[in-house]
Amino acid sequence: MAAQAQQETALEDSLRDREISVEQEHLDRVYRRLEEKIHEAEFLMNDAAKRGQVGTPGALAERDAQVFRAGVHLNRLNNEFEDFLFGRIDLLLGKDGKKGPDGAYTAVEPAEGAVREDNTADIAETLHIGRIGVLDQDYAPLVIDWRAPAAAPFYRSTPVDPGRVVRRRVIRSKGRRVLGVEDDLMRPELKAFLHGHELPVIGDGALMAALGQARSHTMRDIVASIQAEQDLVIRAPAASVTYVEGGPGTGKTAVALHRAAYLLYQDRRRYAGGILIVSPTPLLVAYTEGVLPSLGEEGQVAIRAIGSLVDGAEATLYDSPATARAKGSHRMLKVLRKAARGALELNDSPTRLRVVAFGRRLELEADELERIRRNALGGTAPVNLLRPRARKLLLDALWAKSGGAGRHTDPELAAELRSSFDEDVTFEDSFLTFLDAWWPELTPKAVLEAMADERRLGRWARRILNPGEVRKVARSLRRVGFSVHDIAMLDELQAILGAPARPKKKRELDPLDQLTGLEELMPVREESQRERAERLAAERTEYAHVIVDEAQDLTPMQWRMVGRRGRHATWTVVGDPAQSSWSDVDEAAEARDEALGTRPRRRFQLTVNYRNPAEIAELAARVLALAMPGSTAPSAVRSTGVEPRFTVVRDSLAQTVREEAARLLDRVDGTVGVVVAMQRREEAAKWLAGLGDRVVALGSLEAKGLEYDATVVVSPAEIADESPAGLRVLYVALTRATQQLTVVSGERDEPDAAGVPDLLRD
Ligand SMILES: Nc1ncnc2c1ncn2[C@@H]1O[C@H](COP(=O)(O)OP(=O)(O)OP(=O)(O)O)[C@@H](O)[C@H]1O
Repeated sequence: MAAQAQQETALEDSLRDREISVEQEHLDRVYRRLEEKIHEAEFLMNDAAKRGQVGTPGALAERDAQVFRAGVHLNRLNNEFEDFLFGRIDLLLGKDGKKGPDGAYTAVEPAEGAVREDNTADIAETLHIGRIGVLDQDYAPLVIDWRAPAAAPFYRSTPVDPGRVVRRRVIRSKGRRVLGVEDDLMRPELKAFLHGHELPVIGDGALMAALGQARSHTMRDIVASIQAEQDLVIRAPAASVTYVEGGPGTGKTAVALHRAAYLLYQDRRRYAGGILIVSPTPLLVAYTEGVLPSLGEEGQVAIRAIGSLVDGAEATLYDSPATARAKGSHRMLKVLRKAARGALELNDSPTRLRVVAFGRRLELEADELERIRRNALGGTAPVNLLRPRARKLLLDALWAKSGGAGRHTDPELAAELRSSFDEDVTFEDSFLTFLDAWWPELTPKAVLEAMADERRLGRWARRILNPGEVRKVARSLRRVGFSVHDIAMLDELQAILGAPARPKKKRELDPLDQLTGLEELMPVREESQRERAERLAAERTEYAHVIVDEAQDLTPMQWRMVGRRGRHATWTVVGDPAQSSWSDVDEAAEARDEALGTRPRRRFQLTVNYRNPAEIAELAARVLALAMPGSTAPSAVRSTGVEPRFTVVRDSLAQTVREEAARLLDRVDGTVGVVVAMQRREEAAKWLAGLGDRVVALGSLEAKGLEYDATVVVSPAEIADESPAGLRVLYVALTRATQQLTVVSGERDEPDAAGVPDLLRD
C-alpha cells in the first residue's frame, strides 16, 4: 500500500516538473520578446535623440514625444519584469471566430460541437495572463494584461458557469524562473486534449495556497486568484457610484485597489485627473501602499488617510468617543459657520473708524460698524472673500457722511469725485490699519484655535451643542496637534472662509495699484478674484475617481470633506455597516447620501471571508449577533482545525499578554497583532518590548482593515465598553487573524470556567 502511495507521489512530482518546464519554456519566450522590446525602446530613444540635432521646431517636438513614449515603455518593462506572468487558461473553441484587439478570441461561450458526445474535447486556445500584455512579432498574444477583456474568463469562470474555460492554472514564478503551478478544473467531467495529449491537472487550486501563506506587514496583490464575485466589482463600469458591501475579510480593500488599477487601464486619459483612495488610518495606508506598484500603477493614484487629506495638517491625536461624536456630527457644520463669522471680532476688534478725506474728519461709530459688518456678511459667501465688499461698504458709509454725494449733478463728474474720494481714504494708513484689524484675513487654524476658548465656543454653539459637549470640544482643541475629526473641521473651515482675496500677480507689479489697493474696490475685479480662488481650491482637491475604503466609518463631517474632493468624480464606496465605529449609523448613511448626491448606485455584495478560518469566523459571528442582530456573517472559505484559545489574566495583565503573544510567535511564521482598548495602547506597546518586530500592539480603532497571522484580543469587555459602537469595534478586533486567535479575559469579562468571556459565550 505504502509502495503504491509512494509511486503515485513520484508520478505526480514528475508530472508537476514536466508542467513547470512547459511554463518555463513559455516564460523564456516572453523574456526574449521583452528583451527585443527593450532594445527597440532604446533604439527609439537614441534615434529620437539624433533627430534632435536637426533642430527644427517640428523635429524637436517629435523627438520629445518619441523619447517620452520610449521612456515610459522602458520604465514599465523594467518595473514589471519581476513575477509578472501568473496565469493561464485553456479554452474550448468559441462560438464565432472573432478576435479582439489583444489577439484572443472574444467568444465567451463554446461553439456547438466543441464538446463531443462522448464528453471529450480539444483545447482550441491557450492564453497566458500577466501584469502587462506582450505580443510576439506577429501580434499574437504571448501574455494578456490581467485587465484586458480576454483575461476576464480567468477570473469569472467557475465550475457552475465555466464558459469556454476547461482548466485555469496559476503559475508561481520569481524573476525568470517558474517555481510552481496550481490548477483548477472548470469542467471536471470533461476529458480534454491539448495537442493530442490529455490535459494534466496539478495541485489543489491556487486560492487555498495563497490564503495559507504567512502574512507580513504589507498587503499582497491578489491578481492571481481574484474570485468571480470580486472580479465583477473590479470590472464594473465606472458610472456614478459603485457601492460594495461585504463582511470582514471578503476582500473589499483588495478589490478596491485592483479596481483602481483596472480603471486606469481601461481609460487612462479619463483618470489622468487622478484617483483618490481614502483609507481610515495611516497604518492601513502603509499596509496597502505596495499593492498598486505591484500591479504596475502608482503615479495617478493617491492613497491618503482620512486624517491626511488637508495639506499642511496631519492627524496625530485621538478624541474620546463623546468628543468625536460632537466634532463629527452634522451639527458641527452650524457651529463652524458661526465661528468663522464670529472670529472676525476677536483680538479687540476696533469700535470706531476715523479718517480724513477731502480735508474733513469723518467717523463711523460702533453701531454703524456693526451694521456694515452684518450687511457685508449677509448670505453664505466665504468670509475671506467678503473683505473687498466690506471695504466698499465702509467707503459708501464714509462717502455718505462726507456730503460729497450731492455736489455734482453731472454723473460723470460725480463718479470722478467719488473715485478720488475713495482714493483719498484708502491712501490713509489709518484706514488700512483699521481694515486689517476689523476684517482680518482668517485661516482655518486660527478659527479652530479661537474655538478652544470655552466661553467663546459656548456662544457660537448655543442651542447646537450641549454644555458638556462644548467643554469637551474646547478642551480637546487646546491640545497641540490635530485629531482626524479636527482635520475635517479644518477642511470645512477652508470652504467657509474661502481662499483669501489676493491681487493678481501682474497687478502686484503695478506700482499704482500697490499704493491704492484700488482694484479690490472694483466689483468686476472682485468677481474674478472669487472665481480664481474657487478655481485654485478646485485644482488642489478634485479627483476623477474617488474610492472610499471602510466607508462605514466616515462621520458626516468627513463625508463632506471627501465629497468636496469628488464633486465631478465617479465613486467606488466599500464598507461594512457591522464594522462601523461611528455611533449613529443612520446619520452617517445620510451624510454619505448627501455627499454622493443623486448619482445612481450600482450595488454589489461580497459574501466569502478569505481571511479568517471558520473557527475564528464562528466566534466573531457571536459578537456580530449582539452588535447587529439579524445581519449575516460572510462564510469562511477554509478551516484550520485550530480553535480560538481562551485564557484569563494570570499574575498580571502585562505578563499574561506578553506570554500569549510569545506563544503565538512560536506557532506562526508571520505577524502577531495584540489588540487592546484604545486607552491601553501605549502601555500595551511596552508589554511587548523585546519580542521583535513580528509582533505589534494596536488600539482597537487602529486595527481597522489590518490582518495578522495570529492575534491576541485583550479584554473584549474593555473594548466593547469604550464607546457606543464598542460591540462593532470588538467585531473588527476579533476578525483580524488569518490563522490563530487568543482571547485574554480580565475580571470585567466575567470568564466562565473555560476562560470564555461573557460576550463570546454561545
Ligand atoms: N481572491 C483572493 N485571493 C487571495 N486572497 C484573497 C482574495 N480575496 C481576499 N484575499 C485576502 O483576504 C484578506 C482580506 O482581504 P481584505 O483586507 O481586502 O478584506 P476586507 O473585506 O477589506 O476586510 P475588512 O473589512 O476586515 O477590512 C487579505 O489577506 C486578502 O489578500
